[in-house]
Amino acid sequence: MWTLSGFSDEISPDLELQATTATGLGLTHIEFRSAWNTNVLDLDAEQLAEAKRILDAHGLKVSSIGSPIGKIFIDEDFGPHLDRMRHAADVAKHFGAPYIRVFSFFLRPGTDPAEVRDEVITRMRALAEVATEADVVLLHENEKEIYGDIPERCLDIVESVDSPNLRLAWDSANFVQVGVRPFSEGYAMLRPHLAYIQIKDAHLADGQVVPAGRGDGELLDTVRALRADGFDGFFSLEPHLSVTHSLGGFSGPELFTEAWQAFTDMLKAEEIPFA
Ligand SMILES: O=C(O)c1ccc(O)c(O)c1
Repeated sequence: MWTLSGFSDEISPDLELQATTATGLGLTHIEFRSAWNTNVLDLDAEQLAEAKRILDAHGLKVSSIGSPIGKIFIDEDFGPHLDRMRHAADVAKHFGAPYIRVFSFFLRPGTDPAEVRDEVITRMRALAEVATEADVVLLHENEKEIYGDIPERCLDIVESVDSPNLRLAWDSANFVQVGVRPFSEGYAMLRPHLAYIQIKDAHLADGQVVPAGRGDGELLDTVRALRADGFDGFFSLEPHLSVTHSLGGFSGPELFTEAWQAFTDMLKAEEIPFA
């Protein structure tokens, strides 16, 4: 059974409204990125307890911590970031989340990815070791302006680190925004390592983010192939329909609902059951 989740902070900064909107759409899980305009890794102990209380009251589980780990420049100090990774593992435990979404470090403009490749792999391996100790699984999300932006570099990371605690999240829109046709150019290569799918689409011509199926993200081909080869995991709505920035996006309840509608219409047309 495919399970829907979503970046509910795109609904509202108010966690109570995030939860009521998510459950109103039938979601059983959210991907926790922020609440009360505070990143999930910056919530204090009291806020974390309150967040857990709200989610429990609505019967919502956390599919993944939508962390910003790996969204620092590759030449920035790694020590404090590794401590933040340890905190992320504690936060995942707190919410009972099986996954933590991470990135593979911003490159300074003009940097040849090959120059920083070894440092990226060293750091990703260190992050994966923290995950192994904490018994959580990291999901590397492909993203613009980081090392792992195109399928070949995502594959390099996951194969080089070679840990069961580092797998891949797939973001079609982010691939489109770096000029990649996700299904045609990335699916076969990355499928063995895919554990989690972000639902976001975009136009190749200008990178504009659009609801699932309306852009060049080849979502329909991807969905059909995932069903055909037995994928069984989370699909996380990340609409980015109103505002988008380097650490997230915003949609509001109506546009979040529109994104949910577009994707669930696709699943229904394909007769794919989901929860
Ligand atoms: O959660 C984030 O940090 C984030 C920001 C921008 C994106 O395009 C994205 O996919 C994720």
